[in-house]
Amino acid sequence: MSDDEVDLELIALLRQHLQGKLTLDDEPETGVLESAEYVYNNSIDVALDMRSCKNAAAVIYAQMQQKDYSPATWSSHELHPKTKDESTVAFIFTMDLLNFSFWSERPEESRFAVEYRGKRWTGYWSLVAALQRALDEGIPITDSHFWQDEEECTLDVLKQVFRSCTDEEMPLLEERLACLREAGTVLYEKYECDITNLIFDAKGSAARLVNLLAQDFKCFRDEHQYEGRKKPVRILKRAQILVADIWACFEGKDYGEFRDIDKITMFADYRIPQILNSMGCLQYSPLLDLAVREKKMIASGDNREVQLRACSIWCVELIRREILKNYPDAHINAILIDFFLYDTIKETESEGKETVPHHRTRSIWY
Ligand SMILES: Nc1nc2c(c(CN[C@H]3C=C[C@H](O)[C@@H]3O)cn2[C@@H]2O[C@H](COP(=O)(O)O)[C@@H](O)[C@H]2O)c(=O)[nH]1
Repeated sequence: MSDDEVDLELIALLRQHLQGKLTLDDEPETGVLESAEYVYNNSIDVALDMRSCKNAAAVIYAQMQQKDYSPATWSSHELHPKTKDESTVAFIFTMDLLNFSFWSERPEESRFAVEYRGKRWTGYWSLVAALQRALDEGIPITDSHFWQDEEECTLDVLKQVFRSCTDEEMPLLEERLACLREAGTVLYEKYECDITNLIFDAKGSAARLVNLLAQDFKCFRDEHQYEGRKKPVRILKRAQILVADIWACFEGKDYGEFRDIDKITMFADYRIPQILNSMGCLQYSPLLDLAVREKKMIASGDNREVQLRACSIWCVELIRREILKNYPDAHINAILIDFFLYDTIKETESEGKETVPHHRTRSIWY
């Protein structure tokens, strides 16, 4: 090809790329949004109410503006690490490796709780408090070498790390130990025991980092069969929230710099569906509504649970699009909407004002 022909070829490729028609190999997709839309279009137990979604978008945007929600909000939380260095990357990785299933059927005063810095922490915050407390006590809980050492990192040590100030133990402790062991082995075999090598391999792509986590770590591979669909439905909640926490903590710089961070979706846990349901955005069939209100267990991977999680992701995507349609310059993405919704439902819970329960699924995925 002549030089002119090469130039024309490059211009054509660049035009395709700018029009979004060309996904260069360094523009990977996670497949989560595609999965969410597929399940939404093939759901009978969960639906979205468009009027409520539009109203929610207006309310959420106004309150996020009022509270000045930004990535910096992440570090403002008392228990989140403040230093912007490798030790914080290791802390966030450990945290999101274990960031699942804290809910309890016990009343507030006797549910699993961690005492730290003179306060009693429950739910997600009990995890963060326990990790901080372990480090204060000289337990190297964020060190992947420790996770692999079967003499040092035993179930009893983990029980000590996550000891409760009530007689209820943290749920799924054996599963949490298995996650640490697996992650320690994978980091040793593929990333020289250094999580920053994993981030380096993502080459500045949030989607690639999510895909690497799902590919290399079984305990991050949050994907499920849905009816007759050949490809599994990808939810990848903890892989995505890990990338989001790093992005937010480092405020989009250094280890948190990702050119495609807006590809990260809402994190399908048990709290966001709850608040979306309470706002009327997420509607359940009468049978599912009854099961949730009666706090019946719904098995992980159950068709209704997959609908509930996937439709929540699609719901937040529609809310995100509605906000950006009305406020094109808003610095908003699904991560910040999600963080805002989580913090809001936690405020509602602490005020004793929850109107609907969250659904009950016990799993390592969320
Ligand atoms: N979708 C979504 N799920 C989130 C979080 C967080 C905490 N993120 C912090 C970082 C920035 C934000 O501003 C938050 O301060 C925890 N979880 C999930 O919820 C469940 C715990 O619930 P409960 O037992 O009630 O604490 C469990 O599955 C946990 O993985 C979030 O942000 N989004």
